[in-house]
Amino acid sequence: MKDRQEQIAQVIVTAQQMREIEERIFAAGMPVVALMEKVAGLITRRVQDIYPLFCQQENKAKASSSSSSRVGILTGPGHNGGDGLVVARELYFRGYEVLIYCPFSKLKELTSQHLQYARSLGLPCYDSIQPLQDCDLLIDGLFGFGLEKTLTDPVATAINQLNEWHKPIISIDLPSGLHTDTGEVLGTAVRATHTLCLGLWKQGLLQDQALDYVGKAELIDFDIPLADIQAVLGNSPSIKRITKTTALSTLPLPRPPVTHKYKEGHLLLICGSRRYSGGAILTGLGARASGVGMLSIAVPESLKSLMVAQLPEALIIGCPETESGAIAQLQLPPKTDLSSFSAIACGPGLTQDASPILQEVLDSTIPLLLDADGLNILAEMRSIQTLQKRQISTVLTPHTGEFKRLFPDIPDANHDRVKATREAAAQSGAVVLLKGARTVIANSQGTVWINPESTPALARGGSGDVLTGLIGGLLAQASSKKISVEEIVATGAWWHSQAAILAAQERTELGVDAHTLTNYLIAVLASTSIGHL
Ligand SMILES: NC(=O)C1=CN([C@@H]2O[C@H](COP(=O)(O)OP(=O)(O)OC[C@H]3O[C@@H](n4cnc5c(N)ncnc54)[C@H](O)[C@@H]3O)[C@@H](O)[C@H]2O)[C@H](O)CC1
Ligand SMILES: [K+]
Repeated sequence: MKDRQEQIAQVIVTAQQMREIEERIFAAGMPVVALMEKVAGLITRRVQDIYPLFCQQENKAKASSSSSSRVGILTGPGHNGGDGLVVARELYFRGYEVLIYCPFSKLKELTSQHLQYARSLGLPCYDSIQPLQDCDLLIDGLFGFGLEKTLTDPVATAINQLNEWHKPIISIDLPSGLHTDTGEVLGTAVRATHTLCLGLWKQGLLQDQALDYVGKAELIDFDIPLADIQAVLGNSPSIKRITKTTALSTLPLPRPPVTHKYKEGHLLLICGSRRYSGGAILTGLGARASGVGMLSIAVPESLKSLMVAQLPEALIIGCPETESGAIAQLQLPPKTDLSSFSAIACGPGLTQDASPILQEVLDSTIPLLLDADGLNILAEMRSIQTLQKRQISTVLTPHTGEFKRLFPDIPDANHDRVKATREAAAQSGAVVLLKGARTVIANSQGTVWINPESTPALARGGSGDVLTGLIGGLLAQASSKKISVEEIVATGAWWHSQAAILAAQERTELGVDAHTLTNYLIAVLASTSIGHL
């Protein structure tokens, strides 16, 4: 069971893929009506778990804040509406008071039959939303993955009205109004408290622009045969949801009983300037947390003593600096050159005055991560195509602004972040990590990973520097451990956000400064099973 659960948890589908999977199930003989009954039965049980019946005759004090007795069912014209009506019927039989809102006259056959039966049971059905205003809970069965176009009135106005009520809303499959694949709001959308995603994770639920509407998302597994999923998606789905299992499985843990510091990777960080010395420290702390065996940090000479004090275990390399206090040239210790390291991470705090060093870094023959000013200098050099010539992995970790400067011809990365990141990876030949509330990673073969959980606590200066150091350290370890670069990048993104989530739980979302975050990187691992391997 665990294995199935894990496999399902990693899959992300588009509306078209979900349709094809469901068509295989029906073609194999599963009646549509039976599947709807099964699915809606699972939804009903979850609704009762989340919002147990508040029985009027019982002592009011017993009712928890999430108890409910009067439930409003928002019913659409398709099978999402059909799901909602089956839930309506079942909640009614379990003692809930149920009201139905359905502004549509033309319904799919199955949906129409369920509405007819609900009416025969005496459930009131309204074509205006007003009568549902004093419900304790709303269940959104307006639209699921069949939504095709922008919502219009009357349903659009009704959604805007019910959103103003700030009531608990459970959305079936997707919050109605969200584009299934991009998460874009098509006119308007239900602001759900919970989203019960049916069968497989819909891509739109994992997009930044959807997050204000999705609420707490969970998957309702309705036993889709793995064979049907593989038949439609192929053996390695092109879009994967990063899970704890996949992330932990790519960490360089456990370590072999016999090893030494040079076998655990040697990372060279190139970062910092007199103006941004903090970025160098945070990047170094992120790298330290990765467990990398050896850490060298090239900074302008004037930062050397500060860095030694902050990171005594690192080899600090003081480089000649420009007037403005940026690295003027890389001056490595005698008998070493860039190929002496197992990975390079370059960029945080550099300022663009350090631009002369970038070509040398790009010409290196080891895995390279570019972030922050490393990306801005690359954008200035207009040399995305030169990355294609690199024979070894390059990782780019832009936020949206840096992305736009690097890939000016890729349309608005906020609209479809998956498509934009995939396109950037194809153009550059690099592994591209586009930071966001749902960070997206893509490789040049078109495979995409989405990090499904994060926290707004990360929206502060320095978080990105920590990520650079962490992923740089993992890259340095990965090369000797035959772990794919993109998977180690996905793991770094997952690790970074999980540390922030734990920190926010313990210190609130205001309490996760970048330095604190570096302390939670190890804490969060220690709190998982792997920490005790
Ligand atoms: N396929 C199944 O048996 C199961 C599906 N599940 C649920 O059903 C929906 C998908 O059902 P579908 O009927 O394909 O689409 P929707 O319910 O999302 O309904 C959309 C419906 O409305 C029409 N429409 C599209 N856009 C608009 C618009 N802007 N304004 C008005 N009307 C619009 C369109 O023609 C469709 O007919 C899925 O999400 C699940 O909830 C079951 O759970 C499993 C079995
Ligand atoms: K819905």
